[in-house]
Amino acid sequence: MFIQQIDAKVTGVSYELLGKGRELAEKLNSDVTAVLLGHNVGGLCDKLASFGADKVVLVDDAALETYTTEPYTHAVHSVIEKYKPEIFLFGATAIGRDLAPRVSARVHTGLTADCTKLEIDEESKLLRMTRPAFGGNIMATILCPDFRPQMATVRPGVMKKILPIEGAKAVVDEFNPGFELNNKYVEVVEIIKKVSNKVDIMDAKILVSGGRGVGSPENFKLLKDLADAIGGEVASSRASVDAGWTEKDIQVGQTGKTVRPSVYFACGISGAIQHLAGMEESDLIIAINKDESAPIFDVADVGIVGDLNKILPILTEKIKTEFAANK
Ligand SMILES: Cc1cc2nc3c(=O)[nH]c(=O)nc-3n(C[C@H](O)[C@H](O)[C@H](O)COP(=O)(O)OP(=O)(O)OC[C@H]3O[C@@H](n4cnc5c(N)ncnc54)[C@H](O)[C@@H]3O)c2cc1C
Repeated sequence: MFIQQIDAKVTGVSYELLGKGRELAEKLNSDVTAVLLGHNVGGLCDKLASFGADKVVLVDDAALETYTTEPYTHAVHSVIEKYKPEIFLFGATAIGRDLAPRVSARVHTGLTADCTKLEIDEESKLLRMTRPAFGGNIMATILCPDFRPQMATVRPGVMKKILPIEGAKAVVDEFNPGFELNNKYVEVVEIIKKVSNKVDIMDAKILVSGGRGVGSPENFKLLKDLADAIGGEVASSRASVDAGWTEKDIQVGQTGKTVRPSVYFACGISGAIQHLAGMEESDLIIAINKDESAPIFDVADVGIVGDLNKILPILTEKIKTEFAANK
């Protein structure tokens, strides 16, 4: 699988792919190979082993210092030509979504994009690649029987990483595909980093998420107060994003982020299938909705029927009082 690193920091979804890779490899009696591209990134290999890689194919070259499509495509294509994997996975990140289709076209195989489930078919041993289709109303399972590798991009946050194996050491295979001028005809002149002090909702342990029922952007303060009191972050449904009340980077769901926090408060969210796709794996779901037949209650562990404008301030005060009493 392709290991995405930026500034020598491995992107979370790559660890998730390794975890899934372990499970698939065990079913196939095979090994998990991490393909790590970059410059001066060899120090990451043991960490990849600790998250499940049996072997790391390392392509270390100045041409791979920052991501550009052509040298990365050339490198991954060359690795596939040499090692001939049965299965090759990418994270469905901006980079994975750019890279995977090019690689699949070059090696002449299929690509199933944005998978939410991967499993081995017991009989045929083919990879069953499942992804939402037709606006998320059905789940489509796709097979690639005739071409190799079977290739997929996987949504971040969906697969589980394994608990790190202490002291794991990687078997590293350094590979040089050779870079020619026309492999790198794009030059990166400058990188401007977006600086944000916000926590990514995918990393938050507690999320207080709001939907159209919150009613206005100002009313999101009720959610922020609860999040601050409990040490969580604010998230939202797509309806809130579309209304311009919240930013796209906190949208949960099929076209937003997949989250798996310990606690997920769904406030004024109806529970559309596309929203559930992004949060139903949360450990504890607490729903507040004034409509007792809202579908969110079908997945909620705790349901509160009522007006969030009344319930949220009471809940926040109660939590503050409890925390203060237990200090
Ligand atoms: C291809 C596609 C992709 C999509 N991707 C996403 C996605 O990634 N994420 C996503 O969220 N949606 C997504 N959607 C949209 C999704 O189908 C729903 O339209 C959306 O999730 C609805 O958002 P909501 O629950 O906030 O709003 P609504 O469905 O309008 O629900 C609002 C809820 O608030 C309740 N309410 C109202 N007032 C109060 C109050 N005062 N107190 C308590 N409760 C109250 C209502 O009873 C209602 O249940 C997608 C749709 C499509 C077609």
